[in-house]
Amino acid sequence: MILVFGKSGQLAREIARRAPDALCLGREDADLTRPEGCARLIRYHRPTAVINAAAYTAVDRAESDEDTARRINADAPAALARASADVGCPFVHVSTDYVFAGDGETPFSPEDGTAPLGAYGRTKLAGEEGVRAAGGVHAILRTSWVFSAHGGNFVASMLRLSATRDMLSIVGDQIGGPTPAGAIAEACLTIASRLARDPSLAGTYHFSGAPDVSWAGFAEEIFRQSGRSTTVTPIPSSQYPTPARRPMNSRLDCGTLHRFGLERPDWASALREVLSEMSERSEWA
Ligand SMILES: NC(=O)C1=CN([C@@H]2O[C@H](COP(=O)(O)OP(=O)(O)OC[C@H]3O[C@@H](n4cnc5c(N)ncnc54)[C@H](OP(=O)(O)O)[C@@H]3O)[C@@H](O)[C@H]2O)C=CC1
Ligand SMILES: Cc1cn([C@H]2C[C@H](O)[C@@H](COP(=O)(O)OP(=O)(O)O[C@H]3O[C@@H](C)C(=O)[C@@H](O)[C@H]3O)O2)c(=O)[nH]c1=O
Ligand SMILES: [Mg+2]
Repeated sequence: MILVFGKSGQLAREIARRAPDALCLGREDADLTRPEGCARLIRYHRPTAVINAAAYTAVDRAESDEDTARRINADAPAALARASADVGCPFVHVSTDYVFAGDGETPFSPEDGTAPLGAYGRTKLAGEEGVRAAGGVHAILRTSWVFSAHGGNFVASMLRLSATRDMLSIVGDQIGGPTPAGAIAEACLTIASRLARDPSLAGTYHFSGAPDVSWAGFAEEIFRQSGRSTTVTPIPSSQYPTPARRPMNSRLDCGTLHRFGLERPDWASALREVLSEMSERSEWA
C-alpha cells in the first residue's frame, strides 16, 4: 500500500485518482506541523512507498510566516524520510524551481547550485536536504508552475480575474514550464514503483511541462483556449511588486528523467483537458 501525505491539494487529488488503493492522509489525519506524529503513521502502516504531496505553498505568505513554512516544508519531510528509511520503503518528495535564484537563461540541471530568493524556496531547499540526510531510498522531484482543475493555481486565478477585466498586466520576464498536476502524479507513482525495485535510481530529478513560456504567455494561452477576450499586457517583474521575489529563469533541464521513461508533458494539451474538466463542473462558462 502506498501512503500519501496530502489529500485536498492539486497533486494529492491527481495521485488519488490514479492510485485508488493509496491511502491519502489529509491535514486532519496527519498535520505536518507535527512531524513526529506523521512519521509514526509510516511506522504504523509500513507502506510499500511514501509520497509526500503536501506542502506550505503560499509563496508570499511564507515571507511573514517562515517558521510555519519551515515546519511543514523542511522538518516534516525530514521526519517522513527518516521513518521511510526505518521501515525500508522508498520516499518520493516533491520540490520546486524556487530553490534556484534564476540567473541566466540556461535550464537548471539537478546538480546546479541552489540559492533561493525567498522563504518558501528556503524552506523547500531545507526539506530536500533533510530528505537526503535521512539516508533512505528517496527521489526528490523538482517541478514548477503546477496547475490542475482543482484548487488554487494560476489557471484558476486568470479565469477568475478575466471575468471582470478586459486587460490584465502579467509578468513577461519570468520564464518556466507550466506543469499539469496529473503528469506529476503519474511521475511520482512511476518513480515510487521503480525505486522499490531499483534503489540505484535514487536521487534528485527535474520534471516540468514543455515548452518553456512566460507567465504572460501562459495567460494568453489560457484566454485563447477558454475563448476569453481578455488581453494580456506583458510587464517586467519590477512592475508587479510582491512580498517574495521570484526567479526570472525557472527553466528545468529534465533530461535525467529518461531513466524512468518519463518525458516533459506538453502543457498546452493538458490545459485543454483541465479547462474541459473545469467547464464540466461549470467553474467557468
Ligand atoms: N503549486 C505549485 O505551483 C508548485 C508546487 N510544488 C510542490 O508540489 C507539491 C504539491 O503542491 P500542490 O499540490 O500544488 O499544493 P497545494 O497548495 O495544491 O496543496 C498543498 C496541500 O498541502 C496541505 N497542507 C498544507 N499544510 C499542511 C499541514 N500542516 N498538514 C497537512 N497538510 C498540509 C494542504 O492541505 P489543506 O488543503 O488542508 O490546506 C494541501 O492539501 C508541493 O511539495 C509543492 O511545494 C512545486 C512547484 C510548483
Ligand atoms: C495574479 C497575477 C500574477 N502575476 C504574476 C505574479 C507571479 O510572478 C506570476 C504567477 O503568480 P502566482 O501567484 O501563481 O505565482 P506563485 O504562487 O509564485 O507560483 C509558484 O508557486 C509555488 C508553490 C511554486 O513552487 C512555483 O513553481 C510557482 O508555481 O504571475 C501577474 O503578473 N499579474 C497578475 O495579475
Ligand atoms: Mg501561488
